[in-house]
Amino acid sequence: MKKIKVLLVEDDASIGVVISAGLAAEDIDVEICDSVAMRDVALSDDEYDVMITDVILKDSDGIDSLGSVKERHGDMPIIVISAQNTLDTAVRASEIEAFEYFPKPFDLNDLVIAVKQAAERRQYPQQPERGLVEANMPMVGRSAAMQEVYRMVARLLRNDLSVLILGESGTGKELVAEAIHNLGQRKTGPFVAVNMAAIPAELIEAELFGHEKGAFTGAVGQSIGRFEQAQGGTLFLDEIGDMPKHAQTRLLRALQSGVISRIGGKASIRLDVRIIAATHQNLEQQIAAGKFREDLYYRLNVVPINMPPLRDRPDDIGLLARHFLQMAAKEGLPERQLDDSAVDLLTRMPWRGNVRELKNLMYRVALVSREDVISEAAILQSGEASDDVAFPAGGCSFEAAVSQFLANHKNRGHAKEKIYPRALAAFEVPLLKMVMKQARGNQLKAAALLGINRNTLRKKLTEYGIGANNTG
Ligand SMILES: Nc1ncnc2c1ncn2[C@@H]1O[C@H](COP(=O)(O)OP(=O)(O)OP(=O)(O)O)[C@@H](O)[C@H]1O
Repeated sequence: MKKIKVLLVEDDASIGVVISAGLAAEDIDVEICDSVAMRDVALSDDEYDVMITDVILKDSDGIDSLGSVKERHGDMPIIVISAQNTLDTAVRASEIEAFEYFPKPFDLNDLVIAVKQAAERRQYPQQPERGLVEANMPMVGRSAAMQEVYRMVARLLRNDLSVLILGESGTGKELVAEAIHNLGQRKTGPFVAVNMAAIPAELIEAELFGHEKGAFTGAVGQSIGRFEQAQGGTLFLDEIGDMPKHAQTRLLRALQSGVISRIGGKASIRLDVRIIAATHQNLEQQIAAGKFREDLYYRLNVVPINMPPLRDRPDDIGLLARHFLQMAAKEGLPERQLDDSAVDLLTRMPWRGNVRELKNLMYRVALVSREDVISEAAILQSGEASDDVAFPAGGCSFEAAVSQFLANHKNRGHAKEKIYPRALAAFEVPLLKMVMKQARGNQLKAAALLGINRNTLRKKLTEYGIGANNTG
């Protein structure tokens, strides 16, 4: 078989060396260029099976400058690698129909696999679909976990696959659904969101599928359901885990057949709707408990996206906090800055309500702060810093945690006699979580590690709402 030939456009010499060594080890030929100008010379001299390109190059932008390359070498697969790890870069990569997009740092093995697949695709090309998207990026965050989310979003823009977005409340599930719609090929159609938890069980079917006049008591006129409203666009089924079983059956039938009829109606209505569902619940547990249909789960879960909790991506917290202060200022609240002590405190908080909680806090602080530059003290005074002591993934000393706890309480003016029991509880929670994690969720082992009996441990876990899944 002919050797694969790769053109690598990368101006960071050390990365260039690592990638070419990795490819050479797989018997792949690599030519390295460190600028757009050199790339164009190489392409006019020779043919390549695959091109790997960085985005920010010393003379130009590796994506913006691709116009003539696409014209002349339209069938050469392009793999984009970038340290600009935003949704914007992922989407730009998708706009030029990049074969793959890898935010740095990435796993070299993944790149090698992608190069081989890309070379194969070149041999057996498929018709590419065109779909220009506007760069209008609503999502903030550069953590590795969010980059994975952006990559998934970018992959979903030129198809209509069903998506299931999983994650705790307030992690941005709806925002991701909107991004998939607004940046994707259905963006000129409607985006219709329905929250299953907000509609009484007996009304859900009528809400989704509509009804004819007189279909049931109270159906005084005809009503167009959400499915029909979403024709040509996207239907976002939020809190799908709360959908009652009877409605699940009807939903499954609709998804399987691609047609619906209004309640009490005879006509079949063909659907042209992309389905995105979301839930904070563990659907596998719901299935085991007989509350969720397994066949519906598989129908919805074609592509899962896992939204990381905010506490697992502390590096995003400062970025998001500043983003929300800017948003608040645009909406007429006073302009505020954050100092380092504030970012430090925010990074240590547990964020059970995730990004939504952070957003609310920043709006409130922007409103009530007496200073333009918000410090740790201003946040504590806003009364929102949690009782909990957070030991973030990066670690924080016991002393720092104790002073954070005491500072919280001083500023909140709690009666002195209440502080000690609160402190015990506040430190017991991270202790229990840590030990449970060490014991890999095994209560017997955790109890043995702590030298208490299992019932005592179990009582405490229940009291603090600590389960197998939130020991992080
Ligand atoms: N990465 C992000 N960048 C900017 N804003 C964000 C981000 N993630 C979430 N938000 C904002 O946080 C709030 C909560 O997000 P969203 O409603 O999408 O969460 P959710 O996971 O759907 O919550 P729920 O499960 O409670 O419905 C929204 O105002 C959203 O705009």
